[in-house]
Amino acid sequence: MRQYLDLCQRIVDEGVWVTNERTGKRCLTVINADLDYRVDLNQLPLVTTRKSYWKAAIAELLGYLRGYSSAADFRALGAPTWDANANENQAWLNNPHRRGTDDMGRVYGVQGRAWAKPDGGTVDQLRKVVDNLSKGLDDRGEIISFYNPGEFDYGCLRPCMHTHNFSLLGDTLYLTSYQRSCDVPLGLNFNQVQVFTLLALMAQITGHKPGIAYHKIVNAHIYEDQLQLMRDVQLKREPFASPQLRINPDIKSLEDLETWVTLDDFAVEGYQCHPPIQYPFSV
Ligand SMILES: Nc1nc(=O)c2c([nH]1)NC[C@@H]1CN(c3ccc(C(=O)N[C@@H](CCC(=O)O)C(=O)O)cc3)CN21
Ligand SMILES: O=c1ccn([C@H]2C[C@H](O)[C@@H](COP(=O)(O)O)O2)c(=O)[nH]1
Repeated sequence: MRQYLDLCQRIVDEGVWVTNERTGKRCLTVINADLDYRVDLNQLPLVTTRKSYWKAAIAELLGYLRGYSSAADFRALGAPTWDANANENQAWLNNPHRRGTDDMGRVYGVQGRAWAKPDGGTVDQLRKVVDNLSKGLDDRGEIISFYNPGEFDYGCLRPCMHTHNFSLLGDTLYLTSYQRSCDVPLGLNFNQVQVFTLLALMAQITGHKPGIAYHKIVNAHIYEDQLQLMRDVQLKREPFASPQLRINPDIKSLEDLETWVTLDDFAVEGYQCHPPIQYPFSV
């Protein structure tokens, strides 16, 4: 939590105003932030200085792992977070590749599970990484990349967290995740939980101990309409201790994640937080 608040404070103190063409808003921006999460100690980096909707964050992650491309599927899992990008963004609504209501196109999990090959086939990047790690193998390329510039036109948004790189050292699994663009008040609140949970889940299904998750962010910003709430409300609050994440130990494979797992298989213990803050969302 300290790392999160330090980054927020750094943006407030040192951020530079940048006008963003896509949203038409100005963002207070810093470049480069390195966060790390102690998955080995089960210190869940959940924001405590406002109420955090961690279930929606895990639902989003599950949807990515399943390769979902419809905001309706995300909603059904418990994450309404893609509704706006799928249905309210004019550029995407005008895009001839959009296949009707709720379609997100070839984003995130679609690339992770079905990256298109020139011969018409697909690559399941996640399956390969799970299979290798389960055999105790790290070929120094255990990478899942969602970043496919050849298909940006086929999706509603370019991936923000775009690469997850796993590493095995002995029986301990590490994760380094890369994010190109980060809405610190809203997105990062979710992304921290997702990076943590991704390492915890992958360690569990491949039979390893989780180590540390490293989260590397390039452009970290606060939108102009979020600044006052961050500076004058959230940053005035004292954080509470980190809670712990409990994952159903019966989750043992990628198939389990793809078929029966729901949000009931996750619990957060010891979460003490300040009251909610509703930050504006930019489409
Ligand atoms: N501008 C922007 N920021 C983002 O963080 C973001 C996008 N766009 N587009 C794609 C996804 C969607 N994500 C989202 C979308 C909405 C919330 C959100 O509204 N969160 C609220 C309430 C969540 C709930 O009730 O479940 C929050 O207070 O955290 C968070 C992340 C993260 N991403
Ligand atoms: O997981 C996510 C997804 C999105 N975001 C934020 C970062 C930006 O504010 C927008 C995306 O806009 P771009 O113009 O494509 O950069 O969404 C996030 O923080 N986390």
